[in-house]
Amino acid sequence: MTPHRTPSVPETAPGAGEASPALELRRLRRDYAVRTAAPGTRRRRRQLVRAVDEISLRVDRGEAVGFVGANGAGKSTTIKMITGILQPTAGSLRVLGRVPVPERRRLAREIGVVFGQRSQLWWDLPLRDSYRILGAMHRLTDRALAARLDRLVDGLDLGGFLDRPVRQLSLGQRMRGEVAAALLHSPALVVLDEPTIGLDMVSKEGLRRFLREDRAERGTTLFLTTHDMGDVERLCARIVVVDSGQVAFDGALTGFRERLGAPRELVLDLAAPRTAPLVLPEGARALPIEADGIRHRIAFSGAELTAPALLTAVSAQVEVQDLALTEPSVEDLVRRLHAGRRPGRM
Ligand SMILES: Nc1ncnc2c1ncn2[C@@H]1O[C@H](COP(=O)(O)OP(=O)(O)OP(=O)(O)O)[C@@H](O)[C@H]1O
Repeated sequence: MTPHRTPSVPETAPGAGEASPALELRRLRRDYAVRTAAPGTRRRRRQLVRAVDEISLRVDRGEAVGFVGANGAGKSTTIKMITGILQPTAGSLRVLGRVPVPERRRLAREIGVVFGQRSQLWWDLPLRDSYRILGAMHRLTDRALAARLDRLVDGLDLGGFLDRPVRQLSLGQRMRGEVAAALLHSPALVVLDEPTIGLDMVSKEGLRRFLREDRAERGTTLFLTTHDMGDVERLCARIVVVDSGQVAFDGALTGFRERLGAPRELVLDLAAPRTAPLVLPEGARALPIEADGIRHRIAFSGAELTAPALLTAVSAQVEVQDLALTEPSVEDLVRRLHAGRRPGRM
Protein backbone atom coordinates (compact mmCIF):
# COMPACT_ATOMS: atom_id res chain seq x y z
CA MET A 1 0.00 0.00 0.00
CA THR A 2 1.45 3.38 -0.96
CA PRO A 3 1.22 6.02 1.71
CA HIS A 4 -0.65 9.07 0.55
CA ARG A 5 1.51 11.97 1.60
CA THR A 6 -0.09 15.31 2.24
CA PRO A 7 1.94 17.98 0.44
CA SER A 8 3.71 20.58 2.55
CA VAL A 9 1.45 23.51 3.19
CA PRO A 10 2.19 27.18 2.60
CA GLU A 11 1.03 29.90 4.96
CA THR A 12 -2.72 30.04 5.41
CA ALA A 13 -4.27 32.44 2.94
CA PRO A 14 -7.02 34.70 4.09
CA GLY A 15 -10.32 34.84 2.30
CA ALA A 16 -11.95 31.47 2.92
CA GLY A 17 -14.22 33.03 5.51
CA GLU A 18 -15.64 31.36 8.59
CA ALA A 19 -19.15 32.20 7.42
CA SER A 20 -19.00 30.16 4.23
CA PRO A 21 -20.77 26.79 4.28
CA ALA A 22 -18.66 23.69 4.81
CA LEU A 23 -19.66 22.36 1.38
CA GLU A 24 -21.40 23.99 -1.50
CA LEU A 25 -21.82 21.86 -4.64
CA ARG A 26 -23.63 23.37 -7.60
CA ARG A 27 -24.66 21.12 -10.49
CA LEU A 28 -21.41 19.28 -10.04
CA ARG A 29 -20.53 16.86 -12.80
CA ARG A 30 -17.71 14.48 -13.49
CA ASP A 31 -17.26 12.32 -16.57
CA TYR A 32 -14.63 9.64 -17.09
CA ALA A 33 -13.38 8.70 -20.52
CA VAL A 34 -13.24 4.93 -20.95
CA ARG A 35 -12.26 2.77 -23.90
CA THR A 36 -14.52 -0.12 -24.73
CA ALA A 37 -14.33 -2.73 -27.50
CA ALA A 38 -16.55 -1.82 -30.44
CA PRO A 39 -18.88 -4.76 -31.22
CA GLY A 40 -17.70 -6.92 -34.12
CA THR A 41 -14.33 -5.13 -34.52
CA ARG A 42 -10.98 -5.11 -32.78
CA ARG A 43 -11.14 -1.36 -32.45
CA ARG A 44 -11.69 0.31 -29.13
CA ARG A 45 -14.20 3.11 -28.78
CA ARG A 46 -13.89 6.09 -26.48
CA GLN A 47 -16.95 6.50 -24.28
CA LEU A 48 -17.86 8.87 -21.51
CA VAL A 49 -19.12 7.56 -18.18
CA ARG A 50 -21.02 10.17 -16.19
CA ALA A 51 -20.07 9.31 -12.62
CA VAL A 52 -21.52 12.44 -11.02
CA ASP A 53 -24.47 14.00 -12.76
CA GLU A 54 -25.30 17.52 -11.60
CA ILE A 55 -25.19 17.11 -7.85
CA SER A 56 -26.19 20.19 -5.88
CA LEU A 57 -25.70 20.12 -2.15
CA ARG A 58 -25.10 22.53 0.68
CA VAL A 59 -23.71 21.39 4.02
CA ASP A 60 -23.53 23.96 6.78
CA ARG A 61 -20.71 24.08 9.26
CA GLY A 62 -21.27 21.71 12.15
CA GLU A 63 -23.60 19.37 10.22
CA ALA A 64 -23.06 15.60 10.06
CA VAL A 65 -24.12 14.13 6.72
CA GLY A 66 -24.19 10.51 5.61
CA PHE A 67 -23.60 10.30 1.85
CA VAL A 68 -24.76 6.85 0.81
CA GLY A 69 -25.53 4.91 -2.33
CA ALA A 70 -25.00 1.55 -3.98
CA ASN A 71 -21.69 0.55 -5.61
CA GLY A 72 -20.86 2.83 -8.50
CA ALA A 73 -23.35 5.54 -7.47
CA GLY A 74 -20.68 8.26 -7.59
CA LYS A 75 -19.73 8.69 -3.93
CA SER A 76 -15.95 8.30 -4.24
CA THR A 77 -15.85 10.53 -7.31
CA THR A 78 -17.69 13.24 -5.37
CA ILE A 79 -15.30 12.89 -2.44
CA LYS A 80 -12.31 13.09 -4.77
CA MET A 81 -13.65 16.38 -6.13
CA ILE A 82 -14.33 17.69 -2.62
CA THR A 83 -10.78 16.90 -1.55
CA GLY A 84 -9.23 18.41 -4.68
CA ILE A 85 -7.94 15.14 -6.12
CA LEU A 86 -10.20 15.34 -9.18
CA GLN A 87 -11.19 18.30 -11.29
CA PRO A 88 -14.95 18.55 -11.95
CA THR A 89 -16.05 18.29 -15.58
CA ALA A 90 -18.73 20.95 -15.02
CA GLY A 91 -20.50 22.80 -12.24
CA SER A 92 -18.81 24.33 -9.26
CA LEU A 93 -17.92 23.51 -5.70
CA ARG A 94 -16.53 25.27 -2.68
CA VAL A 95 -15.22 23.56 0.40
CA LEU A 96 -14.94 25.79 3.47
CA GLY A 97 -15.15 28.64 0.99
CA ARG A 98 -12.24 27.37 -1.13
CA VAL A 99 -12.09 25.93 -4.62
CA PRO A 100 -10.52 22.51 -3.97
CA VAL A 101 -8.16 21.88 -6.90
CA PRO A 102 -6.31 25.22 -7.04
CA GLU A 103 -6.43 25.60 -3.24
CA ARG A 104 -5.71 21.99 -2.39
CA ARG A 105 -2.71 22.69 -0.19
CA ARG A 106 -4.49 25.27 1.91
CA LEU A 107 -7.51 23.04 2.15
CA ALA A 108 -5.33 20.20 3.40
CA ARG A 109 -4.80 22.29 6.52
CA GLU A 110 -8.51 22.61 7.17
CA ILE A 111 -9.91 19.24 6.26
CA GLY A 112 -9.14 15.74 7.52
CA VAL A 113 -9.71 12.79 5.23
CA VAL A 114 -9.86 9.04 5.75
CA PHE A 115 -10.07 6.79 2.71
CA GLY A 116 -10.89 3.42 4.26
CA GLN A 117 -9.21 1.56 1.43
CA ARG A 118 -6.03 3.64 1.37
CA SER A 119 -3.51 4.66 4.00
CA GLN A 120 -1.99 7.99 4.84
CA LEU A 121 0.37 6.41 7.34
CA TRP A 122 3.98 5.44 6.69
CA TRP A 123 3.88 1.68 6.39
CA ASP A 124 7.34 0.84 7.73
CA LEU A 125 7.50 3.45 10.48
CA PRO A 126 6.10 3.17 13.98
CA LEU A 127 2.66 4.75 14.13
CA ARG A 128 4.00 7.50 16.40
CA ASP A 129 6.43 8.66 13.68
CA SER A 130 3.62 9.19 11.17
CA TYR A 131 2.06 11.62 13.63
CA ARG A 132 5.38 13.46 14.06
CA ILE A 133 5.67 13.85 10.28
CA LEU A 134 2.03 14.90 9.87
CA GLY A 135 2.37 17.29 12.82
CA ALA A 136 5.36 18.94 11.08
CA MET A 137 3.46 19.14 7.79
CA HIS A 138 0.58 20.85 9.51
CA ARG A 139 3.05 23.09 11.37
CA LEU A 140 1.76 22.14 14.79
CA THR A 141 3.95 23.24 17.68
CA ASP A 142 5.43 20.43 19.79
CA ARG A 143 3.04 21.40 22.54
CA ALA A 144 -0.05 21.45 20.34
CA LEU A 145 0.93 18.12 18.78
CA ALA A 146 1.51 16.50 22.19
CA ALA A 147 -1.81 17.76 23.56
CA ARG A 148 -3.81 16.66 20.52
CA LEU A 149 -2.05 13.31 20.39
CA ASP A 150 -2.80 12.71 24.07
CA ARG A 151 -6.49 13.20 23.36
CA LEU A 152 -6.43 10.98 20.27
CA VAL A 153 -4.39 8.21 21.91
CA ASP A 154 -6.78 8.23 24.82
CA GLY A 155 -10.02 8.47 22.80
CA LEU A 156 -9.02 5.95 20.14
CA ASP A 157 -7.11 3.67 22.49
CA LEU A 158 -3.88 3.78 20.48
CA GLY A 159 -1.52 3.47 23.47
CA GLY A 160 -0.86 -0.26 23.05
CA PHE A 161 0.58 -0.01 19.54
CA LEU A 162 1.94 3.52 19.03
CA ASP A 163 5.47 2.18 18.71
CA ARG A 164 4.65 -0.64 16.30
CA PRO A 165 5.25 -0.30 12.54
CA VAL A 166 1.97 0.34 10.76
CA ARG A 167 2.34 -2.78 8.60
CA GLN A 168 2.11 -4.92 11.76
CA LEU A 169 -1.20 -3.44 12.92
CA SER A 170 -4.54 -5.22 12.64
CA LEU A 171 -7.16 -3.61 10.40
CA GLY A 172 -9.03 -2.22 13.41
CA GLN A 173 -5.86 -0.76 14.94
CA ARG A 174 -4.81 0.75 11.64
CA MET A 175 -8.19 2.37 11.04
CA ARG A 176 -8.08 3.96 14.49
CA GLY A 177 -4.59 5.16 13.58
CA GLU A 178 -5.88 6.56 10.27
CA VAL A 179 -8.67 8.46 12.01
CA ALA A 180 -6.17 9.95 14.46
CA ALA A 181 -3.98 11.02 11.51
CA ALA A 182 -6.97 12.72 9.86
CA LEU A 183 -7.96 14.53 13.06
CA LEU A 184 -4.46 15.45 14.24
CA HIS A 185 -4.65 19.06 13.05
CA SER A 186 -8.20 19.54 14.41
CA PRO A 187 -9.73 20.10 10.97
CA ALA A 188 -12.98 22.03 10.55
CA LEU A 189 -14.28 19.43 8.07
CA VAL A 190 -13.79 15.68 8.38
CA VAL A 191 -14.41 13.54 5.30
CA LEU A 192 -14.60 9.82 5.94
CA ASP A 193 -14.85 7.34 3.07
CA GLU A 194 -15.88 3.90 4.40
CA PRO A 195 -14.16 4.36 7.78
CA THR A 196 -15.53 1.16 9.32
CA ILE A 197 -15.17 -1.18 6.34
CA GLY A 198 -14.06 -4.64 7.44
CA LEU A 199 -14.14 -3.81 11.16
CA ASP A 200 -15.79 -6.04 13.75
CA MET A 201 -18.71 -4.75 15.81
CA VAL A 202 -16.62 -3.77 18.85
CA SER A 203 -14.09 -1.80 16.77
CA LYS A 204 -16.88 -0.13 14.82
CA GLU A 205 -18.64 0.99 17.96
CA GLY A 206 -15.40 2.28 19.54
CA LEU A 207 -14.62 4.32 16.46
CA ARG A 208 -18.12 5.72 16.18
CA ARG A 209 -18.15 6.66 19.88
CA PHE A 210 -14.95 8.62 19.54
CA LEU A 211 -16.05 10.38 16.35
CA ARG A 212 -19.24 11.45 18.11
CA GLU A 213 -17.34 12.74 21.15
CA ASP A 214 -14.76 14.63 19.13
CA ARG A 215 -17.44 16.26 17.03
CA ALA A 216 -19.40 17.26 20.12
CA GLU A 217 -16.25 18.83 21.59
CA ARG A 218 -15.12 20.69 18.50
CA GLY A 219 -18.26 21.27 16.42
CA THR A 220 -16.63 19.69 13.37
CA THR A 221 -18.53 19.15 10.12
CA LEU A 222 -18.69 15.50 9.15
CA PHE A 223 -19.19 14.17 5.63
CA LEU A 224 -19.31 10.39 5.63
CA THR A 225 -19.71 7.77 2.95
CA THR A 226 -20.42 4.25 4.02
CA HIS A 227 -22.25 1.08 3.10
CA ASP A 228 -23.08 0.57 6.74
CA MET A 229 -26.33 2.24 7.78
CA GLY A 230 -25.19 1.73 11.38
CA ASP A 231 -22.48 4.38 10.78
CA VAL A 232 -25.06 6.82 9.48
CA GLU A 233 -27.48 6.06 12.32
CA ARG A 234 -24.84 6.65 15.00
CA LEU A 235 -23.06 9.61 13.47
CA CYS A 236 -25.33 11.64 11.21
CA ALA A 237 -28.47 13.73 11.46
CA ARG A 238 -28.90 14.07 7.71
CA ILE A 239 -28.72 11.53 4.92
CA VAL A 240 -28.08 12.13 1.24
CA VAL A 241 -28.71 9.15 -1.03
CA VAL A 242 -26.99 9.17 -4.41
CA ASP A 243 -28.07 6.98 -7.26
CA SER A 244 -26.51 6.96 -10.74
CA GLY A 245 -24.62 10.14 -9.94
CA GLN A 246 -27.70 12.07 -8.81
CA VAL A 247 -29.21 12.98 -5.46
CA ALA A 248 -32.15 10.61 -4.95
CA PHE A 249 -32.92 11.82 -1.44
CA ASP A 250 -31.66 14.56 0.86
CA GLY A 251 -33.16 15.06 4.28
CA ALA A 252 -33.27 14.32 7.99
CA LEU A 253 -32.32 10.83 9.06
CA THR A 254 -35.11 10.77 11.64
CA GLY A 255 -38.05 9.01 10.11
CA PHE A 256 -36.20 8.23 6.86
CA ARG A 257 -36.07 4.49 7.34
CA GLU A 258 -39.60 4.37 8.69
CA ARG A 259 -41.00 6.36 5.77
CA LEU A 260 -39.43 3.84 3.42
CA GLY A 261 -40.77 0.96 5.48
CA ALA A 262 -37.30 -0.60 5.59
CA PRO A 263 -37.25 -2.88 8.62
CA ARG A 264 -34.43 -3.45 11.04
CA GLU A 265 -33.94 -6.99 12.21
CA LEU A 266 -33.48 -8.26 15.75
CA VAL A 267 -31.85 -11.69 15.84
CA LEU A 268 -32.34 -13.54 19.12
CA ASP A 269 -30.80 -16.75 20.40
CA LEU A 270 -33.03 -18.16 23.13
CA ALA A 271 -31.79 -20.03 26.20
CA ALA A 272 -34.22 -22.87 25.44
CA PRO A 273 -35.81 -23.96 22.14
CA ARG A 274 -39.25 -22.62 21.29
CA THR A 275 -41.03 -23.33 18.05
CA ALA A 276 -44.21 -21.36 18.78
CA PRO A 277 -44.07 -17.78 17.53
CA LEU A 278 -43.47 -15.02 20.07
CA VAL A 279 -46.22 -12.50 20.77
CA LEU A 280 -44.93 -9.26 19.32
CA PRO A 281 -45.92 -5.61 19.73
CA GLU A 282 -47.33 -3.57 16.85
CA GLY A 283 -44.69 -2.75 14.24
CA ALA A 284 -42.86 -6.07 14.68
CA ARG A 285 -43.16 -9.20 12.54
CA ALA A 286 -41.76 -12.65 13.25
CA LEU A 287 -39.63 -14.13 10.45
CA PRO A 288 -39.41 -17.94 10.03
CA ILE A 289 -37.93 -19.59 13.12
CA GLU A 290 -34.85 -21.73 12.55
CA ALA A 291 -35.33 -25.49 12.88
CA ASP A 292 -33.50 -25.70 16.24
CA GLY A 293 -36.09 -23.36 17.79
CA ILE A 294 -33.23 -21.34 19.31
CA ARG A 295 -32.77 -18.63 16.70
CA HIS A 296 -35.69 -16.25 16.20
CA ARG A 297 -35.66 -13.28 13.86
CA ILE A 298 -37.93 -10.29 14.18
CA ALA A 299 -38.32 -7.56 11.56
CA PHE A 300 -39.44 -4.24 12.98
CA SER A 301 -39.83 -0.65 11.88
CA GLY A 302 -41.71 2.43 12.89
CA ALA A 303 -40.44 5.38 14.89
CA GLU A 304 -42.43 4.27 17.97
CA LEU A 305 -40.99 0.78 18.32
CA THR A 306 -37.40 0.88 19.54
CA ALA A 307 -35.06 -2.09 19.84
CA PRO A 308 -35.06 -1.91 23.69
CA ALA A 309 -38.89 -1.82 23.79
CA LEU A 310 -39.05 -4.85 21.51
CA LEU A 311 -36.48 -6.67 23.62
CA THR A 312 -38.43 -5.92 26.79
CA ALA A 313 -41.59 -7.36 25.22
CA VAL A 314 -39.74 -10.51 24.15
CA SER A 315 -37.85 -10.94 27.42
CA ALA A 316 -41.17 -11.12 29.28
CA GLN A 317 -41.90 -14.35 27.36
CA VAL A 318 -38.53 -16.09 26.96
CA GLU A 319 -34.98 -16.00 28.26
CA VAL A 320 -32.69 -14.41 25.67
CA GLN A 321 -29.13 -15.75 25.57
CA ASP A 322 -27.66 -13.59 22.81
CA LEU A 323 -28.82 -10.97 20.32
CA ALA A 324 -27.80 -8.93 17.32
CA LEU A 325 -29.39 -5.99 15.58
CA THR A 326 -29.04 -5.49 11.84
CA GLU A 327 -29.85 -2.34 9.91
CA PRO A 328 -31.40 -2.37 6.44
CA SER A 329 -28.70 -2.27 3.79
CA VAL A 330 -28.03 0.84 1.77
CA GLU A 331 -28.91 -1.17 -1.36
CA ASP A 332 -32.29 -2.04 0.16
CA LEU A 333 -32.98 1.62 0.94
CA VAL A 334 -32.07 2.68 -2.60
CA ARG A 335 -34.35 -0.06 -4.00
CA ARG A 336 -37.19 1.18 -1.85
CA LEU A 337 -36.61 4.77 -2.93
CA HIS A 338 -36.98 3.57 -6.52
CA ALA A 339 -40.06 1.52 -5.75
CA GLY A 340 -42.37 4.47 -5.96
CA ARG A 341 -41.82 6.17 -2.64
CA ARG A 342 -41.35 9.70 -3.70
CA PRO A 343 -37.84 11.08 -3.23
CA GLY A 344 -37.51 14.61 -1.94
CA ARG A 345 -36.53 16.57 1.08
CA MET A 346 -38.46 15.55 4.18
N1 LIG B 1 -11.13 6.15 -12.98
C1 LIG B 1 -12.29 5.81 -13.53
N2 LIG B 1 -12.39 5.59 -14.85
C2 LIG B 1 -13.56 5.25 -15.42
N3 LIG B 1 -14.72 5.10 -14.75
C3 LIG B 1 -14.68 5.31 -13.41
C4 LIG B 1 -13.47 5.66 -12.74
N4 LIG B 1 -13.75 5.77 -11.41
C5 LIG B 1 -15.07 5.52 -11.27
N5 LIG B 1 -15.62 5.23 -12.46
C6 LIG B 1 -17.05 4.92 -12.72
O1 LIG B 1 -17.82 6.01 -12.24
C7 LIG B 1 -18.99 5.55 -11.59
C8 LIG B 1 -19.00 6.04 -10.14
O2 LIG B 1 -17.92 5.43 -9.45
P1 LIG B 1 -17.56 5.79 -7.93
O3 LIG B 1 -16.31 5.06 -7.59
O4 LIG B 1 -17.58 7.26 -7.75
O5 LIG B 1 -18.81 5.16 -7.17
P2 LIG B 1 -19.00 4.82 -5.63
O6 LIG B 1 -20.38 5.24 -5.30
O7 LIG B 1 -17.90 5.40 -4.82
O8 LIG B 1 -18.90 3.24 -5.65
P3 LIG B 1 -18.34 2.23 -4.50
O9 LIG B 1 -19.36 2.24 -3.42
O10 LIG B 1 -18.28 0.93 -5.24
O11 LIG B 1 -16.99 2.74 -4.09
C9 LIG B 1 -18.99 4.04 -11.74
O12 LIG B 1 -19.72 3.72 -12.89
C10 LIG B 1 -17.52 3.71 -11.95
O13 LIG B 1 -17.37 2.54 -12.71
